Amino acid sequence: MFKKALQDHPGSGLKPLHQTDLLRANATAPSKPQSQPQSGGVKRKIEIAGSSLGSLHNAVYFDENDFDDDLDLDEPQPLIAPRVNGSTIPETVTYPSLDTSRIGQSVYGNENLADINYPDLPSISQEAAVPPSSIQLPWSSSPPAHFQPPVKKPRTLPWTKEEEEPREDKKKSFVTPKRSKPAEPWNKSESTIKAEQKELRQEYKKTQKSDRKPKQQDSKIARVFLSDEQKAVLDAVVERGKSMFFTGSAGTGKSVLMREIIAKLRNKYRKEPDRIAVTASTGLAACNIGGVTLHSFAGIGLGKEPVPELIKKNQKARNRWLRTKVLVVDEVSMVDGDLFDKLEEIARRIRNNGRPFGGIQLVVTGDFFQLPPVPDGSNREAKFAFAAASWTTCIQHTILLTNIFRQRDPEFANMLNEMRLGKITPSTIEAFRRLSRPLDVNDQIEATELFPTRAEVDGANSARMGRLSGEVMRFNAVDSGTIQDPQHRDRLLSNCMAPPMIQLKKGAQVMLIKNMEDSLVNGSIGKVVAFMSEDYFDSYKENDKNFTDDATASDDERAHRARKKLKPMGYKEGPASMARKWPLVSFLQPDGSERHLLCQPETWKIELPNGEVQAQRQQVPLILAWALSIHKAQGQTLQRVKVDLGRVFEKGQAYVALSRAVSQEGLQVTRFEPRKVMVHPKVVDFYSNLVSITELNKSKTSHALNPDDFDDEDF
Ligand SMILES: Nc1ncnc2c1ncn2[C@@H]1O[C@H](COP(=O)(O)OP(=O)(O)OP(=O)(O)O)[C@@H](O)[C@H]1O
Ligand SMILES: [Mg+2]
Repeated sequence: MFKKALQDHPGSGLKPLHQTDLLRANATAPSKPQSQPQSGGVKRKIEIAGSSLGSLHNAVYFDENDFDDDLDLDEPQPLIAPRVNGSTIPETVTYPSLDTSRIGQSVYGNENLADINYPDLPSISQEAAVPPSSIQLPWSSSPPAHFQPPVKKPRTLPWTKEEEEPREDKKKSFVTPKRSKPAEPWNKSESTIKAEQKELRQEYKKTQKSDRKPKQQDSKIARVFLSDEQKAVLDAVVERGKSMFFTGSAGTGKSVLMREIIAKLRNKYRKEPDRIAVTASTGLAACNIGGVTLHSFAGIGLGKEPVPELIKKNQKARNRWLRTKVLVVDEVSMVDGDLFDKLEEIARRIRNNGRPFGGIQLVVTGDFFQLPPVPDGSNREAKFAFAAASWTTCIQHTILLTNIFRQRDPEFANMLNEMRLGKITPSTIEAFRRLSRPLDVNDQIEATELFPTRAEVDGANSARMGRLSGEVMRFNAVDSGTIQDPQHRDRLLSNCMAPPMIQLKKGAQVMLIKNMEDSLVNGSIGKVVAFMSEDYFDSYKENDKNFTDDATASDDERAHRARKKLKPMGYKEGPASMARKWPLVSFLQPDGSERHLLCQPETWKIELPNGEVQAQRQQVPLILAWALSIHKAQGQTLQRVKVDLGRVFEKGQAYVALSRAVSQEGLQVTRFEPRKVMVHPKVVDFYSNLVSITELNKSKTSHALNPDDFDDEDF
């Protein structure tokens, strides 16, 4: 099957999968965990470039509610379907073959019916002998549905259904609007005709509106084909129910793979959605995958107390622990090791099951070379999750993804990899130093500057806003949900990228924080070029192509030009021009071209599996983007980035910041100093104990990785 996957996927760089782990986890002995994974073979020698700037920890930028106490959250399950940037085509699903040739055939006129032995029946009158074909025969045991004509619509995959069906219906409702039996035209009263015209106008308007805005979420997002190593992990998790940790450099597609795994798991457990708990270490990371924080899921508040107290703390969470079959944890590098052990014990105790994590399947991802756990205020050194006593017993397989997608330039990818490991060669140092020059761009989009602290980000963005002339437009979020306590709701919603209020001006540089279309995704950077109502936008878009393309024209000139053009076409200044105005943003595309989008409010939801929306925020999907915190940038892919390494103080920060860039051309680095590239020695140790599948294969008989490599007997 793996070989077939190789054939099917020629473009995926047919590199061997680097499966590392191969630690033999004792699936039934949770009480004897190992503190370090065993080495399975060849070790990489990695030098450490470190420095003790840890005293600056307290200033590290995190959203204050990232580790919130969410005692009332009833269910672990969130939100939005996990279809965001770069979602992938689900693998083909083969349904059992079905002989459809006879479905819906009339019970009469079918020669094969002669072969059927009917039961003895009471005689039927001549009149009743030829009923309409849709009438159920009195002696038939078939339900009426069997006499309906065949359903011509092809079967759709469950995860595409939700998105596709409503659109179809919408179109249909325009083509054939629901109406009572048409009267003869000459028989209609004037008011009936007027009502019909109004209905048609409304239908038309509705259709126009639905075409106007790119359908949000992932239906239009370019599908990504998983690489072979990604597919192997997907298969092991979804089909074989393995507990896995998959890791790899920045840009190796961990998040893309995780989204696909979640989609597949949700489909697998579609009848019992609360069997999957989707969580992440921070609120921001959780929001990005449509989940909740690990703390919220576990119902443990800050999790400082001993386990028995934590169990008592939130009885509502008991049910969640009991129901969960799969626990997904994203951005695990920021999960504290002691917390991991506590959760493991809580799971075992509540579920009264002695297996690791009480028998829950773990699906964990992250890169320990990126941001570490947040210090808890005590002087205790951060403890990584892999250092948890129960880590090796809970994680059956560790997979190292090696195919880097974000940086296509191998030279740049290699520079970043050296930085990740803290082993930077003189030529790489030189190459990074050469990147101190300003970026050579011929449009108005500047590089987004990444800072470690929130104060620096706010300062830089407000300074740039202050330099712009023009009216400030303020956009307040509309929050709602079943949670009535405003503080609790705010706490939940603080995990959204969308702020409660954003002020914008024409010329402001912004980042899109929702996936809209394949080239307008979370992370796209653009400039606000105007503010206008939806109707106005439609009218000018249709009639004046140059309206937004002329970069030299002032906004007033553009608006004036558009009005002049629209007037003869019947456009009237009226209520429409009084309507709410939204930011029109010109976004930079990866190919260098521009695209305009009228950014109207989008919705972020915290939704329970039963469909109850606990908290919801509607806001324009934009944040200011001259500057961004490294924390918020984690996980993003950015075309133009500027980083001042003189400011970074935390291990992993420099690597996270620089690895957001897709190319050297789009990266400016100032004050590059090798000592600023800090790597935690324990992380180096952990990764050096991982053995690639290539090395493993060399030591065993040579064979390509196949799904059987994940069978239990290997461990
Ligand atoms: N199989 C794939 N084919 C093509 N592009 C891919 C594939 N997987 C991921 N990508 C692209 O590579 C980029 C990085 O992917 P992703 O964000 O998932 O990486 P990551 O490992 O999570 O990185 P980070 O550690 O920085 O969060 C994205 O632009 C994504 O669309
Ligand atoms: Mg990621």
